[in-house]
Amino acid sequence: MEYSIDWATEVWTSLRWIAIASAISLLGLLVVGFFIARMTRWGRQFWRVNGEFFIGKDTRVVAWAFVIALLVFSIFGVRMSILFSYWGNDLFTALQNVGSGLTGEGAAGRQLIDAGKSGFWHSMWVFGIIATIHVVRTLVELYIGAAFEIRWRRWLTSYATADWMRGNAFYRNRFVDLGDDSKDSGIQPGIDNPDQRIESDITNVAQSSRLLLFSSGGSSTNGVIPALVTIVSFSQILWNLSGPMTIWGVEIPRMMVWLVFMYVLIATVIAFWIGHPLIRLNFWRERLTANFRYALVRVRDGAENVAFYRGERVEHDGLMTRFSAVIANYWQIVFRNLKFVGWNFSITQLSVVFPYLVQAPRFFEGRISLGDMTQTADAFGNVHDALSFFRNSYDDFADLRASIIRLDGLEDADQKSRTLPVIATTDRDRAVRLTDVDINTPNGAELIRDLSLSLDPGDALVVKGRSGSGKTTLLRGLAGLWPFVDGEFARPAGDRTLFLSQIPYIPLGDLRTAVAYPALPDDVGDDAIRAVLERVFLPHLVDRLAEEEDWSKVLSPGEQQRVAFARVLLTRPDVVFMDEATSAVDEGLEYSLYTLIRAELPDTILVSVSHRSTTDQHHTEVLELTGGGSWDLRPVGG
Ligand SMILES: Nc1ncnc2c1ncn2[C@@H]1O[C@H](COP(=O)(O)OP(=O)(O)OP(=O)(O)O)[C@@H](O)[C@H]1O
Repeated sequence: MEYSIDWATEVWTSLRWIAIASAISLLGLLVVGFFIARMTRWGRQFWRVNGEFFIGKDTRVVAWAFVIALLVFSIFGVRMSILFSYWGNDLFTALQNVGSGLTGEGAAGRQLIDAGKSGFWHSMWVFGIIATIHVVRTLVELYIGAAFEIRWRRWLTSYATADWMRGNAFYRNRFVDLGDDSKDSGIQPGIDNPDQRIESDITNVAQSSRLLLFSSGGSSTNGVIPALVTIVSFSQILWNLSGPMTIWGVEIPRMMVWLVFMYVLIATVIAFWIGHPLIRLNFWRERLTANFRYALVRVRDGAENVAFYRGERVEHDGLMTRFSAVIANYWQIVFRNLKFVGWNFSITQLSVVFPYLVQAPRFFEGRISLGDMTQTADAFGNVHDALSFFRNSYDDFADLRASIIRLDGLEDADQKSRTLPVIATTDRDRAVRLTDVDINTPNGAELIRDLSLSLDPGDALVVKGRSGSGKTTLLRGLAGLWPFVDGEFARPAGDRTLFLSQIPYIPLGDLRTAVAYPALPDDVGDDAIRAVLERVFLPHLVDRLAEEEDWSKVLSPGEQQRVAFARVLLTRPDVVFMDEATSAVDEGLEYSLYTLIRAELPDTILVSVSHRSTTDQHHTEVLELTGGGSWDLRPVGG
């Protein structure tokens, strides 16, 4: 029996084919990718978020090695489908031979049966070999794909987190005006849910990009590259198998090829038209679910307060309002999907019988064999599936697109927040100088105007003023957080200047991490931590350093404020700014803590914000904010 291809030399033919197709595809990927990254909005956004992974010095070799490996394996997958299609042709031709032989006469009939039988067993052997290769190829591809995705995700998470942290962007991006994107987020005026962008959107970008570009193991038509290669190679097979067709008296050659392209093109245009709103709906799904989750976390964080207030009803209503928005959006997605899937599914169903309908007349006339007929259907199916990949995956593209928009939005907000004004800060040895410092509210109201002062080692300044006069905001401005500032600020560099906020921040983890913050516990050492806990009147905690608790919930506010003093003693800064650092302890303890600080760190410049007159005695000067931008600086007791 004559086989459809020469199986004996197929290894070399296939290897050459894979090499050539891979080279062409890589070139195509680079050229098309370059233009998409330059010309389209989503391409530019994608490149802005991910570009560094593919061109950065540390990652590019590994990244491109993975891309090339996945590309080669995707094309290898397409080659396997081609081999399966020829194998199918041989199998059915062999069976047809046996069938004809059984109905035939004499020696010719027996010859046909023998040829058919040997063809059948040959097909079984061929199948055994190519199926084994197919399984191994699929597993290796799965592994490479997962490894690539993990690396990409790890890199992107680290990159986006570092970008978010740089220049206090995670704080200052709340002041960035993002136009429409930030409206209605329901949480804060700046960027919404950065946590979710960093966690789930990054996962989605790494995963979907890989799955949409390359095959993912199994079917070879589920990625852009294998889809395109499949279209080209199976169109060629279809080309050879298809005959002319006469429509309205005009004979059109190779009609099957034109038919499949036309069929899918029309179906795709309509599918895109139906599916387009999914991009926006997916974008909103991410935002609304994140809002809902954030509201749940808020209740968890504020559990004690909510319980004291008996605020369950308000919380429940608030949660349900957010949840209703999630569900409303979900229904919109469901209805859109019903139309989208309904259309795609109908088109796919129709495509099952389409090639048989077209080829049947030629088969009935005996111009093609049963093998040719089934291979036509197979090739049509492959071209159809590959072409339809774009139409069927439109919702995945929409999902990816939404995640890219959200990640790009985060990067945009981070960058913009770094361009916001910050007080002109210079490094200076062991002294503090403020020159013409202005502090305003976001609405433009003046809190402090033209503040100039100078502090030398050992000086201590207490900042006073009525509530809302701008005491905390002054510290925010000096720490480089508040963007509505002007003036100059000179102070000792880096962590020689320490800012302590009103409510001490307690990180997750064990107690030693909480006390050593912002230093690492290993840099400080347990002995030093124990000693300092004794000195700030927390002796009952010295044996609990290794305990993992939510320490911000376990320690009382007064204990947390003592932890803040412990940090000052550990860090031994040249300057420390403290915002109502003793508001939660009694006056006796306040006296002891300040006395301790002055005794242990006599040269440290101390700036305290305080409402209490009892703190005055530990300071040398008073800065009183008197409202409307004016202020008064005088010695203590003056
Ligand atoms: N993010 C913000 N957006 C708008 N206004 C703000 C913002 N943060 C603070 N303000 C306003 O700036 C003013 C100064 O606030 P600030 O917290 O500095 O006051 P304070 O003197 O420290 O008050 P208190 O003694 O009550 O702690 C207040 O009127 C406050 O409402």
